[in-house]
Amino acid sequence: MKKPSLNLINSPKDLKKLCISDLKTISKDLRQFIIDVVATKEGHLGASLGVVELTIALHYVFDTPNDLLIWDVGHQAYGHKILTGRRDIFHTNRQLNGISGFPKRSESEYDAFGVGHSSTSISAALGMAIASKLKGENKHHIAVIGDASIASGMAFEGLNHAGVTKANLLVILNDNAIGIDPSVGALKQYLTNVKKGTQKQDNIFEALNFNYSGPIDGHDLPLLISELNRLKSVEGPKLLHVITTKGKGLKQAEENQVKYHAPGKFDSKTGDLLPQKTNGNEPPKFQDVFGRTIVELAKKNDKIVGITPAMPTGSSLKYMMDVFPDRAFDVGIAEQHAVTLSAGMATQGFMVFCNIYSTFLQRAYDQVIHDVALQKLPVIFCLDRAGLVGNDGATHHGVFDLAYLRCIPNLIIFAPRNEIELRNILYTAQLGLNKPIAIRYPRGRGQITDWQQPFKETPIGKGVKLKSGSDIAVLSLGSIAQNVTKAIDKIKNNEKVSHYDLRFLAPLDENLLHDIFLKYQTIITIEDSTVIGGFGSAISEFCTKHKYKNTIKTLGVPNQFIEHGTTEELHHICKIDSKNIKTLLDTLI
Ligand SMILES: Cc1ncc(C[n+]2csc(CCOP(=O)(O)OP(=O)(O)O)c2C)c(N)n1
Ligand SMILES: CC(=O)[C@@H](O)[C@H](O)COP(=O)(O)O
Ligand SMILES: [Mg+2]
Repeated sequence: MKKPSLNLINSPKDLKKLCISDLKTISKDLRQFIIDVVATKEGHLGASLGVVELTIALHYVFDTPNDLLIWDVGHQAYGHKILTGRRDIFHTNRQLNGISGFPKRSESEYDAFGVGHSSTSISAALGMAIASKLKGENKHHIAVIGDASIASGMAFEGLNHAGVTKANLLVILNDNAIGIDPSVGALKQYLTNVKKGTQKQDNIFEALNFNYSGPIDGHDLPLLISELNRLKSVEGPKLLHVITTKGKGLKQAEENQVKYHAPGKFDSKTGDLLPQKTNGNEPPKFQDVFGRTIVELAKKNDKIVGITPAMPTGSSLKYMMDVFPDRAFDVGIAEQHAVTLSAGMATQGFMVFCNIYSTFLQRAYDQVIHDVALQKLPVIFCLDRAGLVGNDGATHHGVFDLAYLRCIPNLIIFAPRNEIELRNILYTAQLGLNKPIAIRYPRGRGQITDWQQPFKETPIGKGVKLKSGSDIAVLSLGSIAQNVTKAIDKIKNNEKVSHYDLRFLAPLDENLLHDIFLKYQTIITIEDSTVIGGFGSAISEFCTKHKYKNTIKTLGVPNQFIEHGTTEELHHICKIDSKNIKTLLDTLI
């Protein structure tokens, strides 16, 4: 008999040949394999380490891919990828042209549903279960969902529907008591009480007609296997509650679960984070400018409150939560609620800074329109991670916001070019605008180190000229201006090129635009968002409306989903990097 080894597992069929003690060896190997790759290639760590045993048990007991297995969010599915034929390419995870960091239908038949945004798994698995019934197919449908993701409205909607069906649906609640940041809310308290055995009220899942079992130790492989086998013959919707430790098997990841959610590079032996390459004088992240400025403003203005749906660390609202715990709220993965909660507070005279990643605001589109803009409530939306975010890929790029927000009446849309502009617009917004504003800024560092300048009010709807030239006008919006500046600096005849930062997509600076359209025959627009419907479209519409005949070239994210890679690589692919901009300008001069 060959020694069991992860190297021999090319599909779940190979797992099924092993006995349970061999599976324990595989779980050790799998954990180490994930640690070794993520230590150098980066990505999400803690969540996958926590579900190693669960992943093995699921593929051991169920007949995947015939049985349909859905991972909620999917950041915990590295073990699943490795066991389902992607071990040898796992080192390409999240890299350009490599495999995706999330399950993806086009990548593998084992990835039953594409994920990335949370709390979709129950609805998708229920949909599949109902479809199987209609087709007369006998298969299992399994949704694995975390304790933070199950608290989202969409997950509740799925549970609520499933509970009145006879669907063959198994929901596995992977309860590690944390999301990216510690889980929040009454459901978290309920789950804690269930674990401690102090829960007095009825079981919430049983009340929703689910067959509930657990909580069980999610690191006990034999127990998981026997429980999953038992559940195979239980009819209708069922929920298995498993308790796991996020980061299991790597001491630092267990002890510092927030940091090790996605830790960057680390030493795979010791678990220690590798020091960042730094010259000690880097410009700050836009996120830190947001976090530190809002604290500074909140000290003077007691009407300021902050809201984040489950991203306090990522957005840096954490700074305000630490200083003003009563005025800064993490509401959990609840984007829709976050927006309408903000609207409610705004009706009562509060200055609400609602910080949501651009991609996740897609969840709350109706709330932005119906609850905020229609009532002209002056909520201040801070749209973090706008533009191409890099290695998280297509599910996470914040490239649709300009298009989906521009058509909403009453909404001011601003994109700061740098940290000082972000700081000043935050200041301006809390002085009191009579309408809502969306402020979009990218992931990561800006360019200005001495950003803590005295506040200056930003005139609403005013663009600026950054460079004068004679023939061509380049119009950019927000931080992508950097790429334009770099390109212009490298051009020989750069006296022919002007550069304007419009700053506001709404209201557009029409006076400035008239000047530009009258002065330059050729106009180039550039944005780090989809060219359809966004900034370039707005400028083209202005041109048509005023019957100008200028030549307009719109640069931006093309009308296709952009996959993962570094932000620089993706800018290059979309031809909005400085090199491509320079090449274009060279051909036009
Ligand atoms: C709609 C949406 N909002 C926010 C996020 C960001 N996000 C990714 S993972 C995560 C926490 C998930 O926690 P949990 O479900 O408990 O899974 P765990 O990481 O603990 O395994 C969050 C907030 C997301 N992916 N989708
Ligand atoms: C899985 C998920 O949605 C988050 O973990 C996301 O990857 C966070 O992105 P940032 O690293 O940009 O905060
Ligand atoms: Mg969790």
